[in-house]
Amino acid sequence: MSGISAFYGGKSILITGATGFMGKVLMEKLLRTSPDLKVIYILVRPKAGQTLQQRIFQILNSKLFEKVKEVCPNVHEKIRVIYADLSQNDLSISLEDMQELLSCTNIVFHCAATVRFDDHLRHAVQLNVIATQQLLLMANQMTKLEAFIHISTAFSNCNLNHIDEVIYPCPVEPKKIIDSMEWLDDSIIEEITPKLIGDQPNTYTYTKALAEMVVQQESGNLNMAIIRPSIVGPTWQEPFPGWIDNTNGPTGFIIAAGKGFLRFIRATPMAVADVVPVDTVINLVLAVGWYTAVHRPKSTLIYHCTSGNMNPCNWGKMGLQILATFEKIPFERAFRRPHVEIASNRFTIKYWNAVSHWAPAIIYDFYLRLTGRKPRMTKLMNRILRTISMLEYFLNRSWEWSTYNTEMLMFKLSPQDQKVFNFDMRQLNWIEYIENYVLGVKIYLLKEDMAGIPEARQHFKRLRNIRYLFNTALFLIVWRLLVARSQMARNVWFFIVSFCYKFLSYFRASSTLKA
Ligand SMILES: CCCCCCCCCCCCCCCCCCCCCCCC(=O)SCCNC(=O)CCNC(=O)[C@H](O)C(C)(C)COP(=O)(O)OP(=O)(O)OC[C@H]1O[C@@H](n2cnc3c(N)ncnc32)[C@H](O)[C@@H]1OP(=O)(O)O
Ligand SMILES: NC(=O)C1=CN([C@@H]2O[C@H](COP(=O)(O)OP(=O)(O)OC[C@H]3O[C@@H](n4cnc5c(N)ncnc54)[C@H](OP(=O)(O)O)[C@@H]3O)[C@@H](O)[C@H]2O)C=CC1
Repeated sequence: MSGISAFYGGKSILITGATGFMGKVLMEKLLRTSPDLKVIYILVRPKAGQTLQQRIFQILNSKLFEKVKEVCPNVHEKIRVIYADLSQNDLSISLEDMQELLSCTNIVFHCAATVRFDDHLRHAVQLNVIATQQLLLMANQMTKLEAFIHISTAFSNCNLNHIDEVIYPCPVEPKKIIDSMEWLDDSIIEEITPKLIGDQPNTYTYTKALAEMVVQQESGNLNMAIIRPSIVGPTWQEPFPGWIDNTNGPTGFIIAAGKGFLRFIRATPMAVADVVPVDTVINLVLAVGWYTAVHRPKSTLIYHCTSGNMNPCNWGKMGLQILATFEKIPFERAFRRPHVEIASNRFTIKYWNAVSHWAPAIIYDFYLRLTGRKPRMTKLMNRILRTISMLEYFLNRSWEWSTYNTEMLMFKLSPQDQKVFNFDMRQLNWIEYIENYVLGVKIYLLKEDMAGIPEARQHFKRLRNIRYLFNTALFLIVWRLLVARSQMARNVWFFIVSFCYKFLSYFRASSTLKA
């Protein structure tokens, strides 16, 4: 058995954010590789009209957990769901549950966060900073705690170009920010947010940076580690390739491009696309949990989980590979045939926005209205363009993350652990990964069946014919208008017509002679 798997055996593990993208993969891998662990406590809130139990039942019965059930049939008994709302100051954990957590927990993995870029600063501070502070307070009272692993982001210092595995101080102390949130009202917070976040692009990266400072200041004697993944993509290998469950990062773009809504983006083709598969991140998380608990480093170590320095891919290459994959694996009921250009010039961007994004959306909505249906395309286009504007910052810059600690840890693992908990990004084949990414988006997010691919191809052909027809009609209309208004256009038109006539007459004459 692998050393890391054995380490988690018999342990009581607390996970926050277990219902999220990374949390699910973390639970799955833990249960599959250490089925003899004692219990996983998960802090969950009710959501979308579902009780806590219903939410967890749905997760454990999903395809992601199919393999787990083969090695751990009693998976439901291993999970202890605890009601908690991390947006409340006391986390809303009952006294009884709190007692159990404080006396039993061995390892904490803190994944919960708001990852929205446009969140109100108050909410982002509450969830990403204050909840982290509260959990640290709890952790300091946990009698059996061996390690506390905090999940941050590689972009918490994205105002810098080169980022080391250290905590960088924030201009304003987290305590001051937390205090000010108590007495400032929402509108004032909104007004001062740009000043507070300074050269950070959004409230998400800003509050994740504040949370790291909180970890540094309030970790006391805890065995702590921070993991900073870059852009987390679908699974590479485990439990199966291509699994994904949200539209964050590049995923929303892939949907919008594959369905033909997105026609161009403002991006730097050579900028590094620092994507890391979620299973790789989780392997590192579990290896760090083991290392922190067993080797007890003297200080809080930070681990970068990135791909750029070891096995770089750039947005240009990634974009082309995504487009090539759409030919093999088309999405169903596309609005237009997928085709995306990269633009950088301001004028070109304005022109393409009008011609390729807004015009088709307006025309289509007009058609929907004419046929008595509710228009929806301009609304969708608005949302897509808003999302693009929020994410463009990351498409036009490159960062360098040093990975000394991550590489050091790789060497500390036994050969077996290196296989079971592989986080070596050098082994990733980008072409294969991107193909599985698109396939995963189609199957797990869009819920499209592979059997529908021939029909999707037919639909692409129809779209191509519609485009030819539309372009020809447009050309003829413009030309007709020109001929009506300009002598020069008329001359050119007569020249072309007489040329064609002579050409045809010549062929008719020569074929009559031959006969
Ligand atoms: C020659 C070259 C050719 C080029 C070809 C190009 C091919 C195209 C692919 C190119 C890929 C390039 C993509 C690059 C993207 C770079 C991203 C970098 C991100 C770095 C992040 C740092 C990593 C982290 O630390 S944290 C995790 C990241 N967090 C996020 O990504 C969150 C970002 N999102 C948000 O903050 C919000 O979603 C926001 C503000 C952008 C939009 O909010 P809004 O309120 O408008 O929508 P939502 O409430 O979020 O969603 C409502 C609803 O719509 C669905 N949806 C959202 N976006 C899309 C979409 N683009 N397409 C389809 N559907 C979308 C969403 O799922 C919701 O659906 P529900 O059913 O209601 O749940
Ligand atoms: N995805 C990415 O690209 C990256 C993510 N990260 C970091 O990884 C971590 C996990 O991210 P990811 O899994 O993608 O994010 P998700 O948005 O998928 O998951 C967030 C989790 O936090 C929970 N949560 C949010 N608010 C509350 C609340 N008030 N009370 C209790 N739980 C709450 C969510 O619960 P619920 O299901 O109830 O909403 C969910 O389980 C985060 O810390 C993020 O910053 C870092 C780099 C990149």
